[in-house]
Amino acid sequence: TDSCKDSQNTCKWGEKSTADLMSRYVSKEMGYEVPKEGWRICLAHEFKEKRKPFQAKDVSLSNVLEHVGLGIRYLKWWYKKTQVEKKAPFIDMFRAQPLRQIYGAPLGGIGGGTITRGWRGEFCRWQLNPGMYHYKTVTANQFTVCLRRGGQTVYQQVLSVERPPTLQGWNWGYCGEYAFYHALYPRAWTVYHLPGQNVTLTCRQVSPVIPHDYQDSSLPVAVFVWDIENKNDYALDVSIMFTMVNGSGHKDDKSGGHWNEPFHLEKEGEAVSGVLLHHCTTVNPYTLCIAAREQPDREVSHQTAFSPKGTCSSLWSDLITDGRLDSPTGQCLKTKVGAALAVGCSVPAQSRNTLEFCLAWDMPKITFGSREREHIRRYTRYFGTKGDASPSLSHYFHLFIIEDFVRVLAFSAYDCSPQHSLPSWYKSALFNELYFVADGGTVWTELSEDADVSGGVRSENGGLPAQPAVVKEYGRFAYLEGQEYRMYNTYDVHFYASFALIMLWPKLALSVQYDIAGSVVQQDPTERLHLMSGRYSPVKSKNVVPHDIGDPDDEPWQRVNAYLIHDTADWKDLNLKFVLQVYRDVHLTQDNQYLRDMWPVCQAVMESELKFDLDGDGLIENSGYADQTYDGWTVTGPSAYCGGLWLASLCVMCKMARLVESEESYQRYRDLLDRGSAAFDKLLWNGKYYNYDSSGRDLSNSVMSDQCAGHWFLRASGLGDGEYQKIQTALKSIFDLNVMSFAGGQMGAVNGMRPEGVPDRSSVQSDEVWIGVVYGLAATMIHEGMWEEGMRSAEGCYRTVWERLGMAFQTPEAYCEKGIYRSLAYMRPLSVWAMQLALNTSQKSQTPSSTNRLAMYGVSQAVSKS
Ligand SMILES: CC(C)CCC[C@@H](C)[C@H]1CC[C@H]2[C@@H]3CC=C4C[C@@H](O[C@@H]5O[C@H](CO)[C@@H](O)[C@H](O)[C@H]5O)CC[C@]4(C)[C@H]3CC[C@]12C
Repeated sequence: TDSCKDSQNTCKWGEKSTADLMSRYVSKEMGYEVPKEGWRICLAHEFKEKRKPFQAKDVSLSNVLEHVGLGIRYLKWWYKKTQVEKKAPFIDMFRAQPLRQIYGAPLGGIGGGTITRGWRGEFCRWQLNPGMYHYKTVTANQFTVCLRRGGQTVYQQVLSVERPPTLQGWNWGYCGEYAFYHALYPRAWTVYHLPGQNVTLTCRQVSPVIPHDYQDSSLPVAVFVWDIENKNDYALDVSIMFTMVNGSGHKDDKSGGHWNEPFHLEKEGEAVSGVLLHHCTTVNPYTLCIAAREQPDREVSHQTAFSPKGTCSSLWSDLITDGRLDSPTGQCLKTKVGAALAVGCSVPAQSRNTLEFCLAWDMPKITFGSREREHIRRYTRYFGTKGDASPSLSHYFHLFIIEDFVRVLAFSAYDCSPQHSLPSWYKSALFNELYFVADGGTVWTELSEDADVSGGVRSENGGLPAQPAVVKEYGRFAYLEGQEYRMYNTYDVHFYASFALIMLWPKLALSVQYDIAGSVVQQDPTERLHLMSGRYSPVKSKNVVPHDIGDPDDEPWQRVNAYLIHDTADWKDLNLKFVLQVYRDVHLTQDNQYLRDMWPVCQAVMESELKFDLDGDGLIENSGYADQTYDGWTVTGPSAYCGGLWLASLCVMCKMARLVESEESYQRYRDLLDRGSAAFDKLLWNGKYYNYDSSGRDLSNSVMSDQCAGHWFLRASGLGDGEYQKIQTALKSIFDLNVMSFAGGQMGAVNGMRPEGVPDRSSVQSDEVWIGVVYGLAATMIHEGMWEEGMRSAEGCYRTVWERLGMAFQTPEAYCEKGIYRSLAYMRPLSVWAMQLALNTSQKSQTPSSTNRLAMYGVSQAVSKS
C-alpha cells in the first residue's frame, strides 16, 4: 500500500486521497504484469474540473496598468510575425492551447521526434518536425481486435471508446468501463476486458528511453506487445489489426507524393514485415513504418492502402471474413492513404499468447524553420542517413530485449535502501514527468564537421575546444522550455530541469553546457526592441549566459535568444545558474576536462555578474524590474532568490578555484563570499525567513517559496551540510505559509505568500504555483531532513496536476489556486529528479571522493550498452 496512507486510504497528514480515477472501472480483470506503481485511469473517467489557460482578462487591474506597454508592443510584434512574416510566434498569447484532458505517454526515443498517444488510445500529439507541435487526433489510427471460434468471427471491435462521424463501417464505441490505462513512462499499459467474451487484452507500449544509453535511447521507435488471455474453455483465434494513416492530421497531409509499400526483412534468423508509408514532403521527408515480428504460429497480413474516408467498410470486411488481410503485393500511390497490418495467433482454452507490433519513423535529415542548415539526427549514426532505415529500425527494436533495460530505470528509483518507503504517487511523478525529455520538442543531432561550439574563441586562444569531445561523441541536445513556449534550452528553467539529464544522461547535460558556454563568449550586436521595457538593445551581449539557444522555427544554435520580452543580458540569475550547474556536474561526474574547459567561462560570467553589486558590499542587487526567471515579478535591490544564488555561486567558485589550483581566485571569491554573506543576512534575514527583496516596498517581506534555491544547489553538489539554522527556519516558514496556508495545503507551494497568510497578488506570477519550483523546494527540504514536509509539498502538485486537473503528460509551468493554468507541457517539472538525488544523497552520505557519483546515486551505469 501507499506508504502515506493509513487503512482508511487517508494520508497520514489528514489529506483524503483524490485518486478516484478508477472509480468507473467495473471489471475485476487487472491485466497481465501491469505494475502497481504508476498513473492509472479508467477509460470511462471524466475530469470534473475544467481549467482555462491564463489570458489577458485574468490580469488584475493594477497588473494591467503595469503591463499596458508590453501588451501593446506584443500585439504589434504578434501582428507582424503572424500576418506579415506568416510565422508562428515563439509564445502565442492569443492562441494558448485549450486544455484537452486526454494525453498519455509519448512514443519514440529521445530527439528523433515523438507521437503522443492519449490515455484512451488515440494518436493525438505530433512532433515530427523538430520542436513544432501539431495537436490533432487521427481517427483512423487504431488497434482493432478480431476473435474467431471454430472458423467464425464472433467479435470484432475497434479498441476505442470514440464514436466518430467518419469510418462508419467500423464497430466503434468500446465500453470504457471495462478498460484502464496505466502509465509508468517510458512504458504504458492498456487493459481491455472484452465484455461477454471472457478475454482480456493487455497492450504494453514501450519506448526506448533508457538511462545512460546514448544509442537505443535515440531511436524513433516504439513497440506494442499485446498479451491475450483467454479464460474460456475453448480455443480462440485472435487477430489484432493496427491501422495508420499517412501524416499527422495536418492539412499538408493531402499534398501529393505519398506512397505506401509492403516490406519483409529477414536477418540474423529473425524476420519482420509490415508496410512503409513514405512522406515525400518538400521539408523534412520521412517514412513511417508499421511492422510486426514474424514468429512461429503467428500470421502477419497487410493491406498496403485503404482510404480513410467514407465508411471504409472494405477494410473492416477484409478482416472480419477470416481474421486476416488480403496482403496485396506492389506499391500504392495516393495522397491520403492508410495502411493496415494484422497479426493473428491461436490462444488455447484457459491460456494466453502474445503478439508484437512496432511503429518506427525515419526522418534522418532535418531543417529548422529558417531552412538555412541541414542537421543529421543522432540515430543515423547507427541506421544511416538515406531514409531507408525503418525496416531495420523495427527489426532491431523487436529483437532488442528492451524490458531488461527499462526495468533498470524503474529499479533506479527503488534501489536506494530508503529509510522511508517511497509513496506510490512519487514513483508515478518521478517516471511520468520524464516524458518531457523526449516530448519536449526534443532534438538530438550529430555535431557537423564544420560546427564550432567554441563561439569562435578556440582553446589555443584560451577559449573552448571547437569540437569538444563530449559533443562530438554524444551529439547536440536541445529541448523546449515548453511545448507552448517554443525556445530551446531556456537556461533559467533548465537549471531546475537539468537534474533529470545529469542523473540519467549526464553526457547530454554536459553537451548542453558546452553549447551554452560557446554562446557565452559570442555576441550578436543587432539591436532589437525588447517588449517589456520598450527599449532597443543587442540581441546577445558578450560574456553573459543566453536565455535560450533559439527557436526551432528559426535556426537554433545559430541564432540564440528567441525570447524578446526582456533584455536578459541584465538578468541576475542566468550567469549564476551556469556556474552552479558546472560545479554540480563536476561533483557528480568527476569530469576534470569539463571543469578545465568551463572554469574560464565561469570566471567570465562571474565578472559580468559582479557589475550588479553597485554598492560594493559583496552582494548583487536586482534592478527594479523582473530581471530573473520570475519574469513577471519585479525585484529591487538585494533579494532572497538572486542573492542566495550569488552566494552559492561564490561558494562553488571557491571550490573550483581550489580544484584548478588558483589561490588568487580563491582569495577573491572568498572575500566576496564573506562580505556578501554578512550583507545578505543583514539586509534580508528577518528571523523567520529571507525577505523577498530589500526594496522596502510594502510587499518586500513576502515569503518566496524559491528563496533557498542557491542552498539547494550547494546540497546537490555535496556542500552545505553543516548547521544551517537559518535555512531550516526559512524552510519551516515556507512550509507553514506557502504550502499549508495555501489551498488547504493541497496544491503545493504558492510562489509568494504574505506573512499574514494570504498569497502575494502584487504580480502576475507571485500568486502562481510553479510545479517545477515546488519539486526543487521539496528536494531542498529532503536534503535538510524535512522529508515529510518535502513529500507533502510535492504531493500537492502531483495530485493537482495528474489527478485533479487532468493534465497528465502536459504538466504546465503554473497554476493558480482557482480557474487557470499557464504554459502546458513545460520543462521545469523535470526537477522532480532533484528529489531523487536528495533522497539518494541523504541515504548515502558515505561518498567516495574520486569516483563517478552517479552510480552511487542509484543510477547504475553498469546497464549502459555504450
Ligand atoms: C493591456 C493588457 C490587457 C495587459 C495584458 C498583460 C499581459 C500581456 C501580460 C501580463 C503578464 C505577462 C506574462 C508574464 C510572464 C510571462 C512568461 C514569459 O516566458 C517565460 O516565462 C518563464 C516564467 O514562467 C520564465 O522563467 C522564462 O524564462 C520565460 O521564457 C513569457 C511572457 C509572459 C507570458 C508574459 C506575457 C505578457 C503578460 C501575459
